[in-house]
Amino acid sequence: MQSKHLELSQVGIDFPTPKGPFTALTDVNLKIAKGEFVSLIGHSGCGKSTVLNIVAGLHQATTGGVILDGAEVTTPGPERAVVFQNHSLLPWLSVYKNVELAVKHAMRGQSKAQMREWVMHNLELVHMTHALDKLPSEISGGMKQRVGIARALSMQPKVLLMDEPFGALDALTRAHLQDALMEIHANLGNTVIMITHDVDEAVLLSDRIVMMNNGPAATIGEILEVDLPRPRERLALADSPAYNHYRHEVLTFLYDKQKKIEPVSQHRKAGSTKVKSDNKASKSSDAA
Ligand SMILES: Nc1ncnc2c1ncn2[C@@H]1O[C@H](COP(=O)(O)OP(=O)(O)OP(=O)(O)O)[C@@H](O)[C@H]1O
Repeated sequence: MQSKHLELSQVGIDFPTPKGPFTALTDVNLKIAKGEFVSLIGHSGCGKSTVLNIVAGLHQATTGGVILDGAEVTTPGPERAVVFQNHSLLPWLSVYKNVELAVKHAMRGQSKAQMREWVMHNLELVHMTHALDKLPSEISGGMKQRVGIARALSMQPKVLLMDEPFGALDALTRAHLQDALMEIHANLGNTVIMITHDVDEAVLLSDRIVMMNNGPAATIGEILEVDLPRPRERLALADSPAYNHYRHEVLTFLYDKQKKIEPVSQHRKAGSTKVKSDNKASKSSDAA
């Protein structure tokens, strides 16, 4: 893997609020190698989406910045495709046309036949060629996420940014999509940054897990290298001491931060902080 592919340096952001600037992030430093799969995990409101949005170019950092292959990120761009939790397909377009729309932008000047081939190729990657003419309202949530991933991949992004892409799915569908994502990542080698609240998902998919401290003025707390051989097989890993060690490390970090949320909430009641402290730990016993 090359170094310095994607670099966040001293990233901080202040959001304007009626009560004055709110510092959501401070001093976020992270170097990501080409092809690396990095997960961001941390309690609700710690700033994970804000980090992702800064890399996507949707937010501008107040301090520091992001460099991708030597160029500063200042605006959104097709080399950084985003997949959101709530599938953002255009409801009036079919599965095929939703992907075609992205391909039209990415492949300007190419023939219709080439474009069709590329649309089909990307829908094949996510196993969705059987539903080309269906509208988003006619397919399941998991299928919509598949199409969203195909659409993002069709832009041939250097970096795939995923904000809780499987958060709204049932466990079985989630597992299928995790497997599909591992296969795609193995074949295409995109750099991936994925936000998740699911500890097992983070360990299964990631090369590194970036664990964030609670906000306000959140930053990176610890980074865990997940040195498990690939391809990874979820059933085999369930009994693996190494897998369980990584899982335990992440849970310990999160439970430690969880303990620190309570004083923040009390502080908030006194009206002296603006931190969003609803935490999603209740989602599942092993979720942040
Ligand atoms: N546009 C904004 N204006 C003011 N504050 C904001 C804005 N966007 C985010 N924040 C605040 O910044 C902090 C980080 O928000 P962010 O959405 O990045 O957290 P998160 O870790 O992704 O949360 P979750 O896990 O709940 O999605 C929160 O306190 C949030 O209220």
